[in-house]
Amino acid sequence: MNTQATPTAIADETLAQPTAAVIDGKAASARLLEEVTAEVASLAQQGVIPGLAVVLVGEDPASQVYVRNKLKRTVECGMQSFEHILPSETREAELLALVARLNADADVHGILVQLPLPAHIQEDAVLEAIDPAKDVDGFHRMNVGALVQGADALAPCTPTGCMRLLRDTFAERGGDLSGLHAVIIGRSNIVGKPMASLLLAANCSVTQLHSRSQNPAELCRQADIVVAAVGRPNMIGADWIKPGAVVIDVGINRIAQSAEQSPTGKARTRLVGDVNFAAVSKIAGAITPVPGGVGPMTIACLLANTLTAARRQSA
Ligand SMILES: Nc1nc(=O)c2c([nH]1)NC[C@@H]1CN(c3ccc(C(=O)N[C@@H](CCC(=O)O)C(=O)O)cc3)C=[N+]21
Repeated sequence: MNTQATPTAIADETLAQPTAAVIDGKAASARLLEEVTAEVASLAQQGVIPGLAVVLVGEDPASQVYVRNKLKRTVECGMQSFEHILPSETREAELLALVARLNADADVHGILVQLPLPAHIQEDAVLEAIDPAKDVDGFHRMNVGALVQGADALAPCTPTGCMRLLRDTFAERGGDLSGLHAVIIGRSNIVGKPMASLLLAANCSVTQLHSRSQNPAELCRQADIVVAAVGRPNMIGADWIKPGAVVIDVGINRIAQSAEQSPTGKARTRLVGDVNFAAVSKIAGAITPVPGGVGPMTIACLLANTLTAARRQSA
């Protein structure tokens, strides 16, 4: 902002504008996918085509959209994709039998079972049945333990994507994450907890906030880095953010959109994050948008994990 030549002349205008840099997750994911594509091509010359199996149980429309996007990107990268869409009444035993077949299939290097599963299926039984070497989600206990210990493991895709965005953002400013205070809002197994392990490995001081935390906004205001992963639309307001902090918004919330707001003029839904973007972008140093932030990075990291798994299995 101090690069502005005539600050006095534009003061009123800049007050109304977002001051934060908007972190472009689409561009970052395109760069990562380009790297993955090149490496898939070189692995293919050795006769190995990385294969990703995606298993979806039930007909949840949002899940179907993610699965379709994953398949599209998988093929674009030159990988093989194996799609298994099972009815919502599928028995746990049938799903476990499918996982066992995928574990034994040498053409399948990565297995993703889309969560959440229907209530009658025990999620951990399924996750623990996946061969840890093929667990590209990083949800198996073996990989969770390795991550906590700082060992080389397949790490969950969304937190890995957040780390890439953070590293790029600080690298652009000529720095790194070491010694910075990171506040994570949320303690889920798929985002909050692995995020803490990754930030710690990057030498951050890590604070984890959750639904029982006292004075969360006050604690969050001490953060250089904020990672919001709660699943509550627009929960994080400007009063949670220290000026200049880097804000990563993991939330993907579908909320009703009135007909007037909709580009098509029809009442529909729109995606918003856990962070109130309009308010926070006036105070943060950098912020990810929703959509176009963390989401695309998740898919790119899934394919990067699949490449890693394929390399290890064919070494
Ligand atoms: N075993 C498992 N692993 C997962 O990684 C997993 C899962 N289950 N269950 C569901 C969630 C959700 N998820 C998303 C990935 C990409 C976008 C994404 O690319 N979103 C786009 C927009 C998509 C849209 O417009 O709907 C964006 O944020 O720009 C979103 C959501 C992975 N998940």
